[in-house]
Amino acid sequence: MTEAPSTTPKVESSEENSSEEETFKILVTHPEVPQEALDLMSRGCKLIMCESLPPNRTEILQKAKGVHGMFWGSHIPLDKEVLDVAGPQLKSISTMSAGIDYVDVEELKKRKIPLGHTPIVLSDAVADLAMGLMLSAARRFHEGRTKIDSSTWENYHIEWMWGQDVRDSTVGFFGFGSIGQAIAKRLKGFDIERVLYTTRRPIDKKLEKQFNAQKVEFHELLGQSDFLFIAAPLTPETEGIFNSTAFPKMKKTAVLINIARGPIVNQDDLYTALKTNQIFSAGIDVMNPEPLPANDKLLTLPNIVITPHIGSATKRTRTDMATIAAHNVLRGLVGEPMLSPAY
Ligand SMILES: O=C(O)[C@H](O)CO
Repeated sequence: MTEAPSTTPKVESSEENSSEEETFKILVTHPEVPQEALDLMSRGCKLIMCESLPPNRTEILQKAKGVHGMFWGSHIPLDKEVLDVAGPQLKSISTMSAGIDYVDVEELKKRKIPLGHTPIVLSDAVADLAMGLMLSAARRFHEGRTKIDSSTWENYHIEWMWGQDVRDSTVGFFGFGSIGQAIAKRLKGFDIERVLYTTRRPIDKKLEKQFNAQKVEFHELLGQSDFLFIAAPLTPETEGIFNSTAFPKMKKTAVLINIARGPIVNQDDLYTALKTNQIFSAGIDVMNPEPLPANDKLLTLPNIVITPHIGSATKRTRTDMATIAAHNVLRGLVGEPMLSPAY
């Protein structure tokens, strides 16, 4: 999976009779890229490191001029302005993320610049987090903690803090790619009843069989899911699709989990749905905006569990993502197919 390009990256010198071989310059837009990836790229290439934390667009624009490759290590928009500043010699870019909603893909395609990204390798880590969010939202972990903090632990009531059972439930997936399937794999141990899903692209019949999964229409997914995972990319079609029209179609006992992108959910409508018990609870790792301000009204609700976009945040996963992104950039520089091309 992580083979280096077959050719050592070298720029063809533009000056006639130049005795010195120029090396490719790669802009690394994040100062904390794991060393393994930096070591790979610095063999034969010159790295132009950005130093700001959080990563900063101004610094990126200052350093982008004349680079041949970009290791895009943050979710800062990668757009026409960046490409114009870099110049026409730019020939290879990779993000260190699965989602590429912050990249102007059409502009890159127009300029014939290959783009790499890092899906698959993070699916297990994100699926682990999704399971945590599912269980903690279903069994009210956050609310339970606030009961302890406020000395309102009242378990002498038989009906106190009742949650939702996972066993025998119908689990829905809005998006059933690598992350959705990794979640479904984990759910096999939970004795669920069935899996429903919607996707843009049809999935292999063998996979459907493996997960006992059935493709349905969006309204059926909403109406029948006890647990509904959002695991789809953010696109113009998915933006805001979980809104005041969708929530009333869900079960009042439903638990919604979002590990994809915040703007797929209309957050004001989610607030209302939770506040008025249109759905039981939610567990979200992604929101809009990020970082979520500490005074956001979502944080006042007892029935939502929120984590700060940490789906892929383990040492092993982030290191693997960085390594794959580095290989993508290096391969793009020498005109070889990337390990995980975005198109
Ligand atoms: O898209 C992704 O890979 C995650 O959101 C982490 O960046």
